[in-house]
Amino acid sequence: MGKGKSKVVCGYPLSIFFIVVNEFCERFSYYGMRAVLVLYFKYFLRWDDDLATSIYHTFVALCYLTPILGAIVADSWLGKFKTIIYLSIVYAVGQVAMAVSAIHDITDSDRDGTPDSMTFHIVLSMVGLFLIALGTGGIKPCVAAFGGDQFGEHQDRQRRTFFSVFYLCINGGSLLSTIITPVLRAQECGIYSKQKCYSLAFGVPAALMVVALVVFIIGSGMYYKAEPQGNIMLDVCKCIGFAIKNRYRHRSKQYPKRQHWMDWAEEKYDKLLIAQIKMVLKVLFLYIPLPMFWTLFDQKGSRWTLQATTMDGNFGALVIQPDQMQTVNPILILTLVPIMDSLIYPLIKKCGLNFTPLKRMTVGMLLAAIAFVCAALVQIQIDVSTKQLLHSSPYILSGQGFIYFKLTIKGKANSDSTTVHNTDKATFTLRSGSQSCEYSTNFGFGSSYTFFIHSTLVFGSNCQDSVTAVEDIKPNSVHMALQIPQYFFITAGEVMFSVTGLEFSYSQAPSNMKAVLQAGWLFTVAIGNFIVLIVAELAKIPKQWAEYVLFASLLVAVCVIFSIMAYFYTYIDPTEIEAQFKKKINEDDEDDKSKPGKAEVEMVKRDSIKCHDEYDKATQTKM
Ligand SMILES: C[C@H](N)C(=O)N[C@@H](CCCCN)C(=O)O
Repeated sequence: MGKGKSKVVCGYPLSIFFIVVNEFCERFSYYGMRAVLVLYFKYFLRWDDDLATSIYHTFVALCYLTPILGAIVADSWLGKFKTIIYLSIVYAVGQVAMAVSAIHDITDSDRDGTPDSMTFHIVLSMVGLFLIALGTGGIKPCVAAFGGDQFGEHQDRQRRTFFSVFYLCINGGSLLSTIITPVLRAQECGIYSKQKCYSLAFGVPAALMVVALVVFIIGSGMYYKAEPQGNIMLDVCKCIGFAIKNRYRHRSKQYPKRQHWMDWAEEKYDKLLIAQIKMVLKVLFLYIPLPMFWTLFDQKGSRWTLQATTMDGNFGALVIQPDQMQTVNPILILTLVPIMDSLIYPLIKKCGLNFTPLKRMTVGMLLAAIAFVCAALVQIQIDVSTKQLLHSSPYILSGQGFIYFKLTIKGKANSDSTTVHNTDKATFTLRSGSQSCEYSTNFGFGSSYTFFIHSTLVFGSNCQDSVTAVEDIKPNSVHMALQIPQYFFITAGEVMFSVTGLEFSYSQAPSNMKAVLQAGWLFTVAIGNFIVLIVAELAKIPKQWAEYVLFASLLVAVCVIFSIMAYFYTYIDPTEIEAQFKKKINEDDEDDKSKPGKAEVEMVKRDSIKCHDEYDKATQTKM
């Protein structure tokens, strides 16, 4: 039985349907906006590549810092339900601000197609991004934990399936949006002049966020809404602070040691709270090496997309744009999660292997490192092909008798002006007054040509003979399909690391600190993104393949540390521990009534030992 007033369908509370649909729409909104963000910075706000990349990663990092705020608000004040509603409104306003900021006509008073007051667009989009980061980050720990809350204590299996379906919805939303928004962006729209339609590419995600909010509200009568349990974060900080202070005050050898340094808070704080903090600290300690995984993972949207711009995206009937390669990730997730859940994990279990969550996460890290080795190999291929092309640089035409123009062929993602959007034959019309003639030639991705038009050109005659195309840069010769192995490994790593980690965080958290641990988990993503900024700024490695190898090596080193830490981790059942503590407290109350006075002191000591024993008993399973 679920916990809310919701009907139960096939063993699942109906309320979770609204939660997963909400997540689908919200992730559509988030990833759809994010897919075109770098290009918006570059082509609309006219920032250079470095600034665009830095602001992009800062935004992503901010999105994963704000979950702490959301968790505090939810756990100590509003509860998860209200926090999700209020912050979703903030989020939707942010998305609308982004869409408005991308309407060039607003400040295009001279109607030449470019905004006249860039400050207006920059300020509005930064405000929009800030609100989005606040909204998406704020609700992130609440939605997953709120979903988990809908299940009863004996619904572990259903809860696990819920987290898998939840992850599928994240990726379903991400998949659709990363296909759709680049297409919307490539449309032309405007009142005075037609420009790339970033406003539509941001507008549709804004609409989806409103849908997410409405769906969540519709389910409101069915949810189990746990009451906020006070400012738990503050209590935790005070309790830890007191334990440290008290330990320091009693540092002399005359005071007997205690089992755990948190036990120095016993003079002032509830034993249950201390036990809960111990559980949280154990998991948080384990989180320390995790940011490195995200450092690699989140470079799909930056480094790998930039790598794709130097590759050939011609898949025959389909021409893939560099930013669209990111869709490989959600496609693989949607395929791999069911395969892992229904085939691989049960098979491993049948073989008698205990593939615990922490072992899965370790393997996930290794797979991500392999992905970066693949990326390095692809990069070497690209570098070799570029070198060869430079050496085979074509002849140069010079002298009188020519007029010339230059044309660069790039993927759609890079192109806003003089660009041909396909890799096939393109036709130009040369005009002089009412006379014209046509010239056609073949192009390839990434190539650059200078066209020399002979001054002897006679309109009406064959234009083809009067134009000479000189290839300055040959087309990209390394195919984008070569990125698929790196996407495969990073995604397989994600399934093992991220899907497992999400559930691990929930299962190991005490009942009143679930959102706190979710926020801690997401905080590792923020740190991971800051590491990208730091390494990119500080290391300044001239060879891209070497940077990929550096990241892969760092992750392997971190992975070794994590596996050692994981080996010493003991799994707990927070519900069982909490129940034992509560039972004991009740028994104490009963006993206290009958045995007043001196006996109390003895009893507290005994109870303390007994509680520790119970805690130890409940934490037996190792990695
Ligand atoms: C779309 C991606 N495969 C995914 O599942 N993302 C998750 C986890 C993201 C963690 C760091 N970027 C999501 O919740 O969006």
